[in-house]
Amino acid sequence: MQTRPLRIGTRGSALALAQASETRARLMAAHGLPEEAFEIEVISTSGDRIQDRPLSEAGGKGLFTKEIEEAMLDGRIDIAVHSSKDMPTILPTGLKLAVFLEREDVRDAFIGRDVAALADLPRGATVGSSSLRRQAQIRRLRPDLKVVMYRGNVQTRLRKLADGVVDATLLAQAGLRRLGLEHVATSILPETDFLPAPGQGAICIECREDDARVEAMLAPIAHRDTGIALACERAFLAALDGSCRTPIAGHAVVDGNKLHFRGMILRPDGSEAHDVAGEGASADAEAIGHDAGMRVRAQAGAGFFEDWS
Ligand SMILES: NCc1[nH]cc(CCC(=O)O)c1CC(=O)O
Repeated sequence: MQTRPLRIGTRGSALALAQASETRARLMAAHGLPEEAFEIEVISTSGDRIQDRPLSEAGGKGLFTKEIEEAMLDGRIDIAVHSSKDMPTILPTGLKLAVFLEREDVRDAFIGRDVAALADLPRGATVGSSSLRRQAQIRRLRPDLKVVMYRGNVQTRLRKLADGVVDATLLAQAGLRRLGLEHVATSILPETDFLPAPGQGAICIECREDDARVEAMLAPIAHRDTGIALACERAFLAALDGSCRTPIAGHAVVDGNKLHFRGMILRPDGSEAHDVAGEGASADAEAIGHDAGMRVRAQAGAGFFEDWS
């Protein structure tokens, strides 16, 4: 049935390549196809080239997807594999998120050099993170710590930690697992105390809106509950405008036909946080997320978004 290889676009980081390989393996298994039926195409993005400033200042999430999406619109690749967490809520015209793969661990991992857990860090210890959400959550829980910017790929961050540049860092346990590095976590932050980013741990696949052949190929590897949870979490983000300067956390859990959602927005300095919960039928996932976003927005008040952006 297949005439030419399906071209899979991805960034070149170790994590991105692991996710592209996992997608290929799932497609091979679902369709009984050999590896030659797929081509993994590595595409460098603007986000990969910015190392000197916070991404939220350089233009945010779209930086990691622009060149890959252009390749898809030009027909140079057929699908793109992404971390859902890094995807903007609005996609370029002509593209869509077709499927979400079964979610990995949604939680954040704590990696301490001398201590195992966040609570054990001595006063004034330094924690490195480049995520606005994690920075704000750490400051909220431990206002005494020093939180510093921390960029680079996972290997670079682990080396800087070993070298004493920071005393601890936080990374998604899902990413560590996909890299075979889950053992580096010295503890795991329960998602109830340390709410993850919307989309964390879930791989998504983007394709052209009018590409029925590709969509039919992707359908068997879609994970229903992950797709439902992500519809809710992404609607929450969208209701908050997806401003990449607002620390936003959110997590939906699907339990059969029911869905439970929790969300939170914080001030970057951790001095203020607003949380929200929602539940209802899985079929209403998007409305539950949107409604939670509108409620937490109202709760925080307009000043919350204007004071520091
Ligand atoms: N922003 C980078 C990014 N995008 C996705 C992951 C991890 C994997 C995932 O959440 O699916 C990471 C690294 C991290 O947060 O530690």
